[in-house]
Amino acid sequence: MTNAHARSLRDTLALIAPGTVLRDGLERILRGRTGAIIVLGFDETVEAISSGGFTLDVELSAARLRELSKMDGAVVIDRDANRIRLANVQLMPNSSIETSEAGMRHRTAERVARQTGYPVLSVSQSMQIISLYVDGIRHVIEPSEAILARTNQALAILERYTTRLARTSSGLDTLEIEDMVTVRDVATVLQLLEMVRRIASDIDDYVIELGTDGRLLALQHEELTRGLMAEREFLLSDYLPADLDTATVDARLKWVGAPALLDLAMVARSMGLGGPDGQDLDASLSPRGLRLMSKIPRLPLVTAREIAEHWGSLQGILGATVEELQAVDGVGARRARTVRDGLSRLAEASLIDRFG
Ligand SMILES: Nc1ncnc2c1ncn2[C@@H]1O[C@H](COP(=O)(O)OP(=O)(O)OP(=O)(O)O)[C@@H](O)[C@H]1O
Repeated sequence: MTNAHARSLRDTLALIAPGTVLRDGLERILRGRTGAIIVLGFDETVEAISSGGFTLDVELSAARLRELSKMDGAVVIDRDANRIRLANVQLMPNSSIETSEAGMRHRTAERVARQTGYPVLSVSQSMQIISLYVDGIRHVIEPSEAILARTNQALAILERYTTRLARTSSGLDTLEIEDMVTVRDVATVLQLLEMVRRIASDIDDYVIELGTDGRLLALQHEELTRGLMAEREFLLSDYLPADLDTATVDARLKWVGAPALLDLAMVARSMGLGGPDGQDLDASLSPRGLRLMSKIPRLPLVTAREIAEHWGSLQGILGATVEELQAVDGVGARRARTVRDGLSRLAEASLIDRFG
């Protein structure tokens, strides 16, 4: 059963992440070697399945949560985790609701979560484990050290991929300038961008779960992935066939599993390149020019877009004079020079890269 006020797993993890009052309370319960069952939401449904205990309306604090959990039964707090509403209550959820758990505490927690739609936490006294029941699943709240280790591992992989991506992307710059791009080159960059996006999304989840314990990792993560979404947008804007938009490519890639993502033809096909099955990886392509112009310092994106749209091909832009560039709406003498010099510098840099 769902409830309009229910929270997603992600939101709930943020609510109980290290650094929050609720997490502090849970840690105290664990340290005190008692158990607990805590409902994160209070409404008529919760009231109707609660029996005994007492009604409260006090601010949530870690110490209070710990004290109230010493008593038998469950504690109910409001959905924003600000106030404690019931304590010492026996929960009587519908016993026909399926539960895969053993032990009354966990069976009850799972059923209450399903029946009310609110997340329910249980702290097992015998196993010293915090479980969260939300969205129809059980999520074990791990100690920060375990999540930190996993995040560090993921960051190391992310770093390897971003380094490879930077190399491959600058290789594509050279090929673009020399007009030698093939489907394979473009698909390789998109493949790496997609891998990076997936690892980054895992790390996002870990960072939420880590709360204040993950601050430094969040900064490192931000630094590694900065600008990558823009890079992806420019790549797609340069190479997608006219009848395909970015959202369609995103939706297609979402369904590509990790092993299939290693297949370049699959990536090419998602972009509508390389023929109907994406197999023609050696077919030539010509970029529209936005991707390369986005690497010119101090060139506003709107101007780069105007120019790319006007010429429709990077080769056309590379061959344009300052005067011709000025003919584009919104491009004055200064901007035209910026583009000209910027492109010359990029061309020079890629030649040095190749022959220097
Ligand atoms: N329906 C319920 N409503 C509120 N609290 C409950 C309910 N069922 C169990 N509990 C709480 O859980 C405590 C432990 O119950 P029980 O030993 O049956 O569960 P358990 O799942 O084996 O627990 P644990 O894993 O903590 O050892 C009870 O003393 C009570 O405080």
